[in-house]
Formats: sequence, C-alpha cells, structure tokens
Amino acid sequence: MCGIVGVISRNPVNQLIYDALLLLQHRGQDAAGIVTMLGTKCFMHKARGMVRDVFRTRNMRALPGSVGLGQVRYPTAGNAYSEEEAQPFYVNAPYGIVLVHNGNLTNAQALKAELFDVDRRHINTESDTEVLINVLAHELEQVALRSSGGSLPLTPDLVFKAVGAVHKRIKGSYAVIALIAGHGLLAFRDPYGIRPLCFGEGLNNEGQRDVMVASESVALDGTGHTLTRDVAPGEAIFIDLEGHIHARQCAEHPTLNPCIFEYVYLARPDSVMDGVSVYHARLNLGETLAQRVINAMPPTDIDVVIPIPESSRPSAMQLAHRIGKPYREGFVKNRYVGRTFIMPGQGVRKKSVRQKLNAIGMEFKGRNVMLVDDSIVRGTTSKEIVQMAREAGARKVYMASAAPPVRFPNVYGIDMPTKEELIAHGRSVEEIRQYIGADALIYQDVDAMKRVVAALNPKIKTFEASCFDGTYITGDVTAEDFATMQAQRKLQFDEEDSSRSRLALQGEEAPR
Ligand SMILES: O=P(O)(O)OC[C@H]1O[C@H](OP(=O)(O)OP(=O)(O)O)[C@H](O)[C@@H]1O
Ligand SMILES: NC(=O)CC[C@H](N)C(=O)O
Ligand SMILES: [Mg+2]
Repeated sequence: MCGIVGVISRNPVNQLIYDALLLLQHRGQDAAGIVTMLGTKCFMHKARGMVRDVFRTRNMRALPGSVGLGQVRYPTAGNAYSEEEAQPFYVNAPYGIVLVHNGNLTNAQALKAELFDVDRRHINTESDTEVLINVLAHELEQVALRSSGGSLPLTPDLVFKAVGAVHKRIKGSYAVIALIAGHGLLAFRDPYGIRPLCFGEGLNNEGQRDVMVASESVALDGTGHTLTRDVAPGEAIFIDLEGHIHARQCAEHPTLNPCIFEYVYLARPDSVMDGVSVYHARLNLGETLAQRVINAMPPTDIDVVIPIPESSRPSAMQLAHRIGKPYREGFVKNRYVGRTFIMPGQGVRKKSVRQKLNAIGMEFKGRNVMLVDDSIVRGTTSKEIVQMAREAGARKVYMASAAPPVRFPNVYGIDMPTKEELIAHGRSVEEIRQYIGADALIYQDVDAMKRVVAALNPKIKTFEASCFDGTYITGDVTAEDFATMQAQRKLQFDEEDSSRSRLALQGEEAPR
C-alpha cells in the first residue's frame, strides 16, 4: 500500500495535496512527492522521508497550479532507498504524463522486457510504477494515433480506450492517478478492486468546486471534501480541466475483491472503504476474537485486556467488552516513531518496537494480561511485547491476534514477498506461542474474519486474503512470477543491507 491523491481545482492545490498526504501518511513513510500543473507545465518535488520532512516552504512555493497529485510511498518493488523510485513518475510523451500508483504489478519484469523489445521504451529503475506509466503512455499514444493520426483532441473516450488496453497488459493490483498535461486527471482501479480508491467533491474558500481522488476517505474528510463514492473495480474516472467528471467501466470482467488487510491493519479506522467502515470492521473482528478466547480459556483467568497500540485498539476494546474484563492502556506509544511494520528491513523494525512502545508497570504487576494485536506477521512486535509485559511484572501473558495467522507471501502491495520471513509459515500455533514466549496464543479464524467484515457490505462476496488463505485472487500469478518477484526483492534487500553495513563500518547512519 501507498497513499495517493489527485486534485482538480480553480485555486492553487499545493497545500491541499500536502494536507491530504499528511492524512495518508500511515500508508507510506519512505518517500513523498507532489506534482502540480500550471498551464501545461508540470512542477515536481519528491524525496525520501515523511511528508513534513520532504516539503519545506521553498518546495511548496515551487509547486504552482490548480491541478496536481501526490504520493506517500511504502515500497513493494524496487529499492526503498532510491530517490529515483519515489513517486510521482513522469514521461514526456505523449502529451506529458505524471502518475502515482498504489499496488504491485506481478508481471513487471516481463513487461519491462516487452516495453524495450516491442514498444521501444527504456525503463531505468526497478520500480513497477515506471513500467506502469510507460504502458499507459504507450497505449494513449496508440489510441491517439489510431484516431485520425493523432490530429484530433484527446477525448475522454480515447482515454478510456487506453485504460482498457492497459487493463489487458498489466497484472496485479493497482490504484492509479495520472495527470495528462493540458487535458485532465485520470484515475483507475484494477479489475479486481484490490487496492482502494475513492473520490469526492468540496467547495474551496471562494465557493468553487474541487474534485479530489484519494486512497482513503479520511483524505477527503480531513480536507473538507465529501465522499461521492469509491471508484469501481476496472472503472476509470477522467476529470477534465473544467472539473467535469467522466466515468466508464474499462475492464471486461470486473469483480470486487478488496484487500482484507486494509481492514485489519493498513487503513485508518476513520476511513470508509468500499462501503465498509474500517473502525466497525475492527470492532467486529474483536467480537469474533472474543468468542475464540472464551472457547479457549475461562475469562476468569484473565484480569485485564491490553491493546498493542495503535491499530489493535478497536478490536481489543470490543474483545474486553465481550468477555467482561477491563480494557486498560498498558503500553504508551511514542508518537514520533512511525509504524514499524512498514519500515524497510528487519533490523530497523526490531529496534523500533522498543523505541516505540513502553509499558506502564501498574497495569501489569501481578496480573494475568491478555494482549491484543491486530495481526502477527513476522512476530517482531509480539515477541518483544510479551517480554516487556513480563519485565513489567505480569504473572501470565496471553496473546490474541484479531487476524488469522499470516502464512503466505503477498504480491499485491504489502511488503511480505517471501514465506520464510513470516512467523506462522511452517509453524503450528503452539510453535508460534513458544517462539513469542506467551502463556497462551489465540488467533482469529479465517472464515470468521471474512464473514464479519463482509457483513458490513453485502456487495462484497470475496476478499483478496492471500496472505491468510493462500488464494491469489487474480488467478494468474505463476510459480515463475513468484520466483521473479522474490528474487528481485531479495536482491534489493541484499543491496540495501550491504549499503547499511558499509555505512555502519564507516561510522555513518544508514539512510532512513
Ligand atoms: O508481527 P510484526 O511483523 O511485528 O507485524 C505486526 C505488527 O506491526 C503492526 O504495527 P505497526 O507498529 O506497524 O503500526 P500500528 O502503530 O498502526 O499498530 C501491526 O499493528 C502489528 O502490531
Ligand atoms: N505499496 C505500494 O503501493 C507500492 C507502489 C509501488 N509498487 C512501489 O514500490 O513504489
Ligand atoms: Mg501494531
């Protein structure tokens, strides 16, 4: 996941995009970027780091124009430390296109070769987003050329035809926002609806209408926009420079299969995604988890329920309510340390858990505590936290996870490319319990998880839940694709690790 936003307005959009990116910061902490457009000229600033560090006043001043887009990046392809791979990406032909992407292409390497050999386009980074923008550029060029040799204006109809052709070539997950210079803002979502995308409208200070497209509704709410609806799977929305919204279904067989991990962990609880309140989904997960706890042990064995901040709070609260035990805040989160799961590299993640969370002794001393987390992925957080609870004087430390065991790699935009890194891969629940050092470990059930989230929107029949059930919803990820993606990520990790070690030897901090 990454956070993406695009705006068409009649007033400058630099501050509006900045504010929206801050609201999407939880979706990517590694790099941030904004492009604005004045006339047909694009202005770009992007760099590694969090939004507040990337944009200084001088950078904001250099982003004029009333149309623009932005991204916060959580890398799932290519190199986390490369500034070049920060988004937006730009190509100069046709028209001049800038693009931001949330998701992960599963056929990026094959497309890269095809773009070079057949379309005569060179890809200069390891980013799948650079592949995506080049496929879109090529297809736009083709539809423009086919319509009277490119002499006619680029109409929404032609843009939609190009998106239809893009859907046929690229595989995997993608929510995309692109600016076509001199024409407008294009947004589209993959035919499986894996990654989220929504749009809405608002009135600016002069009473004029803005249109905003974003990954999560929280970006619209927080900037004074009203959610119109989600972009449908396979659908494209084209907003022309007058602010008129054109929409068309561009995929042949679209189906809605939102990534269930968005509801578990990725999204902000105050967002509504594909008609489901993320907060409500987490309450429901806490409710069914409570039933699993009751089945596993008498609640009288538990003195207190303690969440592992931040994302597990709604589930832990509901669990406590359901089993009739007090909910207490036993860990304080340092608000200046980001989300550990989306940090690149296991070393930095591990160090960050202790920097981020600290125990309040009185909530643990002599008590049997039930710790609740939203998910256990690599086990980095739970192993440290169980130990911290013991150090704080807990008598028994039980652990419950609002998500089922994460046993399979993800190829659709969550950075867990290899099964070996997952604590639940090849281990029984009892073995995981021993590894994290808890006195009991209770997991959510896969079917119950799907059932209680789907209950909030009857239109959702299936989820992309591959990391829990091993079913890859696009159905076209071959063993070779897996191997290519894993090898490519491993190569990046090795390069990143060796550059970290080199810097450490020189007594310098590795870039973060
Ligand atoms: O088993 P692990 O590999 O440690 O991953 C799972 C943990 O990582 C996430 O927390 P994170 O600190 O990223 O974010 P949060 O503050 O939103 O909970 C998640 O909420 C779990 O606590
Ligand atoms: N998490 C994402 O959406 C990542 C987008 C893209 N695959 C990148 O690595 O930059
Ligand atoms: Mg957490």
